[in-house]
Amino acid sequence: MLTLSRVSRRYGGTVALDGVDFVVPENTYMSLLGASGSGKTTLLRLISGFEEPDAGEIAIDGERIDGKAPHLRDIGFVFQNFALFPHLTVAQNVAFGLRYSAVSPVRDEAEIAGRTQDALQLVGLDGFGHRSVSAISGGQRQRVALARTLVTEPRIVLLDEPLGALDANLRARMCDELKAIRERLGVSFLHVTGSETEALTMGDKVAVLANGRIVQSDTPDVLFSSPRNAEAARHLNAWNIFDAGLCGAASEAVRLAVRFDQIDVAPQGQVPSDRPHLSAKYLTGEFNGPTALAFFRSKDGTLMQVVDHLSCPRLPALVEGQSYDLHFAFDAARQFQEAV
Ligand SMILES: Nc1ncnc2c1ncn2[C@@H]1O[C@H](COP(=O)(O)OP(=O)(O)OP(=O)(O)O)[C@@H](O)[C@H]1O
Repeated sequence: MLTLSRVSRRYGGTVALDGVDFVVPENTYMSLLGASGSGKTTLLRLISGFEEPDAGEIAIDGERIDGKAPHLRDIGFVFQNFALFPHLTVAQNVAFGLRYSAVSPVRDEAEIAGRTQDALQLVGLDGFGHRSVSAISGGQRQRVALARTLVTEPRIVLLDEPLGALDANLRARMCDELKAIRERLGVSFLHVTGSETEALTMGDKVAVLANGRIVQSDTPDVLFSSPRNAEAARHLNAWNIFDAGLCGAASEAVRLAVRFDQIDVAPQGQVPSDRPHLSAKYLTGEFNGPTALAFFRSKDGTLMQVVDHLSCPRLPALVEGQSYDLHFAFDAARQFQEAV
């Protein structure tokens, strides 16, 4: 189990991490979701030892690792661009970590060959060992990078936007592969991403990092259906967040959040009396295959989104520039006290 307690890091006047408390349990696929600049890379660099925190503690299984040199931490790192050695073969890239380990270099050629073979088999690259890494596909390079990390049997593997360099189809396939490989190994993966879909698909748990703080860490279904605050909700790209005052609610200080799929649209003045509603102008629609998104602008300028599923359509015919009443069930709304 990896534990970060009150970890902070600043660069000059910029606070990159601000008292982060964070746990990656054993045998878990943990996603870390954060926007650009939220501190994701800094967090990985502190865990792996490329940088040290200004304050706080980092421990694995209760043993402090902050202050230790990176190669003594037993942590694997898969970089976004894979960072392979282009002049070496697939097998040589994977074997590199074993041969040149600072702690326990492996000299026995038979052992190196055996462990390299096992690692390549694990990531589905059996038979590719002799190939040059410049003569394989992006997805295969990704797997070589993973095999090179896994062959050293790290206690935890950090993956920095590991799917970012792959095209969309390959990304979906590698999502499944990464999960399966981790399950076979039983080590924890900490997968950093800016994509909410990727974070929710991959993670047994998902932590949301915003402005250098973990704002929520939960299972994907709990996070998605019950974000604890507006910041977490905003990262899921599925919630409209707006002032309660827009639908005539008493307290203007409260923000409401209602999911894109839980808002209905009616011509003005035709909302059932028990449903809160707000007036908004229809801007445009976006067709995405099985779903369609409708965009509205409320009176105070907030952009509102409503999703319609083609198999069960519920939106009326909409005219651009016309105002409608957006309404929802009272218990579909989450209430947040904080200002946004
Ligand atoms: N070496 C540095 N010197 C100064 N500021 C830095 C340095 N590294 C990071 N920062 C700042 O710290 C904050 C967090 O940066 P970090 O790279 O951790 O974010 P990130 O979430 O990984 O972003 P991205 O997804 O864009 O890579 C940012 O405001 C960034 O500008």
